[in-house]
Amino acid sequence: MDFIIPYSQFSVVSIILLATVVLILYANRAKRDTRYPPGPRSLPVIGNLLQMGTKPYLTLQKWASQYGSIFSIKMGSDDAIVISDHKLVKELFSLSAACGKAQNPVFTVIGGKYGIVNGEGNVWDSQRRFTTRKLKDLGLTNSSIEVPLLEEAKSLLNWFERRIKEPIMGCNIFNGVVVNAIWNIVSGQRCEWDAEEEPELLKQSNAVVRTLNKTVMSGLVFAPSLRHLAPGLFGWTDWINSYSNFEKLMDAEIEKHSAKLDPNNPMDLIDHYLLENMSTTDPSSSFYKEDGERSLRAVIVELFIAGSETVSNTLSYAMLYLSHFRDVQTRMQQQIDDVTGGDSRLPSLSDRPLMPYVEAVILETLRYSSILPLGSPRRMVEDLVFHGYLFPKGVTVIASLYAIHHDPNIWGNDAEIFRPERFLNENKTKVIRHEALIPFGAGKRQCLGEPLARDTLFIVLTSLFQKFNVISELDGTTPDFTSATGILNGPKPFRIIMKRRTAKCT
Ligand code: HEM
Repeated sequence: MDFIIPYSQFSVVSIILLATVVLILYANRAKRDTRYPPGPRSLPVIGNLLQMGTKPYLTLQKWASQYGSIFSIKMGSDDAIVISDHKLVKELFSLSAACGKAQNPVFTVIGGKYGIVNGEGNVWDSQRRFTTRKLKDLGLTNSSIEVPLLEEAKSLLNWFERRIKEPIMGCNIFNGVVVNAIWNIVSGQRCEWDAEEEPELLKQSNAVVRTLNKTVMSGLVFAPSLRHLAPGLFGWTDWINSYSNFEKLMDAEIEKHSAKLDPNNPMDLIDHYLLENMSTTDPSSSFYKEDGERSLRAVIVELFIAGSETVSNTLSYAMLYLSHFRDVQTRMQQQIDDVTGGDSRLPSLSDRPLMPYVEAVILETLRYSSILPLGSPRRMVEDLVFHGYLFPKGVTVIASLYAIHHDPNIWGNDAEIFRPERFLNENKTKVIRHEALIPFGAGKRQCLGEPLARDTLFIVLTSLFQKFNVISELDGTTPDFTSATGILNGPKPFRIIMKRRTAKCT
């Protein structure tokens, strides 16, 4: 007799078989090394997804008080370890063993194995070194970035001038300025972000970040296998499409640069990169031939993804906080006036050491908003026993930056209050750098765009508050400071009214 299972029974059998495999895998988890960090119970396939809620960073903050500074979770069927102590994050992230990147399929779309954000080993090392060096040469860490930043600040002031006294949205107003700061370094150009029709560069880069955020809101990041089940529903399809469109835009720019490249006079990051690729003869190098082309494209796209909405959202948060905390705004304006002599000239980067209160406002904004609440997840590239816990090779490691930045044991009982003075010495003349403030991550993979981010925040905020008072449309009521969460925290929609300052500190 033939052994044939009827179709209806076949599906029952396959479900039972699948369930058995899942249960065996799940049971094996319980047999894990006793040094593996403790954590909440999870479900097969989806892990801790259902417990994460709409704000995973708050859930992880709560679990830290339950399980300690080092605990484990399940992201789908993958293991992850969460660290909620700044000293431990700094120590671990400076080790080569923790220098890998989490291979979450949602994130590895970015640059694949070619760029910096997801690159590992030699590729990551060589691409990061080259890009950091070139960004520095192109003015990231010296004052030549100031010229394009001031140009952007001026166009922003004109934009506000045209909208004086009318309520405007406080979110997304800085995207053009920030994208241009990066575009200038990458391609030596700027786009007309305030033109009637939104430039393609802005449209596409916004779409990339928006669709990436959607994959977090849908839970895809915490259970990536859902992309096979319903790619459209969980935002996977939109994310892949917008990423590929942005890549095409960058390819077109690279082609234009290749056509007019002057080897004796490289003007921008793309030019420098093309020259490096052309001069590379070592086939094992990430700059060699096709690998070089892929790396160039990956790095450029990454700079936009990593650098645009991070800075733009931080600026939006600053507007939200300062439009509400008017005393902070006035104190900041007083200092800007004192240093620049009212509005006789625009502020410059060299004013920064003379404006400790402004600097403290920026630091407090970075702490309070914690726009990357879970940093950028790492991956262990080898087994490590760290403070008594086993961090197995391959496990994802998450730095719970939000929990660190809001920990009352570190910041005191007013951790949930916006108070820039916490970053000033007693007579408020000097900025105190707090070792637990790590919005740019830590160790070997610490953010390479930090100098550009800090310069942009300083120039935009000082130029703006020198000229305008910013008032919350709902003056007198407490706005909603909680975040509309994605990969990046960003403020919920809010409206502000700009008023021209007519006299000092009014
Ligand atoms: C307020 C603004 C920003 C914040 C809060 C921020 C934060 C971060 C964080 C937390 C990381 C992960 C670091 C780690 O693994 O320890 C990171 C990585 C990175 N950031 Fe930023 N970032 C900002 C702006 C920028 C800008 C403006 C750029 C470039 C134009 C940039 C480019 C990068 C790159 C390429 C990486 C990957 C570094 C690597 O893996 O080696 N970021 N950033």
